[in-house]
Amino acid sequence: MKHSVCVLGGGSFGTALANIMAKNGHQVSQWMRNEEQVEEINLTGLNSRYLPNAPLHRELLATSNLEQAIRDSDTVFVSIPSKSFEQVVQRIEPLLTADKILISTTKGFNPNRFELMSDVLRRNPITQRIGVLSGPNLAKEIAAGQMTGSVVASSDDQVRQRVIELLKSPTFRVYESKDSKGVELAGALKNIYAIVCGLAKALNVGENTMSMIMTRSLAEMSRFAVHFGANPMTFLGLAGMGDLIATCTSPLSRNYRVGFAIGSGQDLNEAVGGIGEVAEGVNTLKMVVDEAQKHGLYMPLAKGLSKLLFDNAKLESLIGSMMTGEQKWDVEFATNEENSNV
Ligand SMILES: NC(=O)C1=CN([C@@H]2O[C@H](COP(=O)(O)OP(=O)(O)OC[C@H]3O[C@@H](n4cnc5c(N)ncnc54)[C@H](O)[C@@H]3O)[C@@H](O)[C@H]2O)C=CC1
Ligand SMILES: O=C(CO)COP(=O)(O)O
Repeated sequence: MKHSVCVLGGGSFGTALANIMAKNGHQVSQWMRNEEQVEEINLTGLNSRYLPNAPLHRELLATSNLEQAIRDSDTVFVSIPSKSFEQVVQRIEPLLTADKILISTTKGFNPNRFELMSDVLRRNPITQRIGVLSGPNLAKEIAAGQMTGSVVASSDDQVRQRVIELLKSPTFRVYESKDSKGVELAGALKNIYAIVCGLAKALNVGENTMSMIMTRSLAEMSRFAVHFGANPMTFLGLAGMGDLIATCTSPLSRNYRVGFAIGSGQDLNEAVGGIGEVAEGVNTLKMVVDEAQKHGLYMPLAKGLSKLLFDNAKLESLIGSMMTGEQKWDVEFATNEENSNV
């Protein structure tokens, strides 16, 4: 069945997803603020600022008419950075109907209060057909046709099936999860550790250290997420380990590049300014460290990075806090019996 879809956001990920769905034969409107960008995409089939090397499907329609894009769609993907997510969702609320499906692809927290993007979506009184999409999904690689796996999480089977129907292609495979909390938290939290890994890479640490940092990152992520209701097993999947590997090892990751720039001597403003795209990990770091403090959650890597970025602490404090913090179980979600034997 062919669907009418709206993608909110003219950035790299929104464009990559819109292009897959247009290639799959669905009617796709990609809404963006910038009129010149709309004109460029419709006239040239290119989004030169975000995906300059990805010719877009000729049926992909860019538009700045939000009302029309939402009204004509049965499915809405929100690919707006977390800092603006709430304000955009408030604009579309009067345009929603009970049958519409809403999918967040945004990996971050609402900067206005500690909540995830799906929480923002759930506040609308019209439709609760809501899902989240996450996983190792570097937009430029998707646009280049690299084989990619993603995970759609929703308690609603029809929502999961709709996303699979829209996005499944020879190079884009969509897996399912019912653990929305875990999938969404994994996607947001991994950006913190992408900054840590970019920073470590700039310091030429070896593969042993990188592997230790990534493994302990997964431990911190899942410790935080389980406290807020996630299934720890989710972190063994695409949204957890998968996205952590992709984002912590690739210069295509904006968060990794922020970390690398800082490790190369730039301050935070220079590093973020030099990227020219969103780096969700900076806001996520602030909010997660605050919440971890409130709830007594042990997150030495996140705390050390926060001191480095926001309190001018020395780099050694970050590596040091990981190496000298209180010794923790290697895997802490085994049963007590298994732990006692480890
Ligand atoms: N780029 C990637 O590889 C992936 C990104 N994501 C997530 O997708 C979300 C969107 O990221 P990208 O598309 O990569 O960001 P981007 O930085 O490439 O583009 C952001 C887009 O949002 C638009 N925007 C910002 N504020 C707006 C507002 N108030 N109203 C309307 N439009 C606004 C910008 O104009 C821009 O077109 C982020 O949360 C990111 O973590 C998820 C998976 C992969
Ligand atoms: O989430 C992403 C890949 O899965 C993109 O990561 P960055 O936002 O760090 O570029």
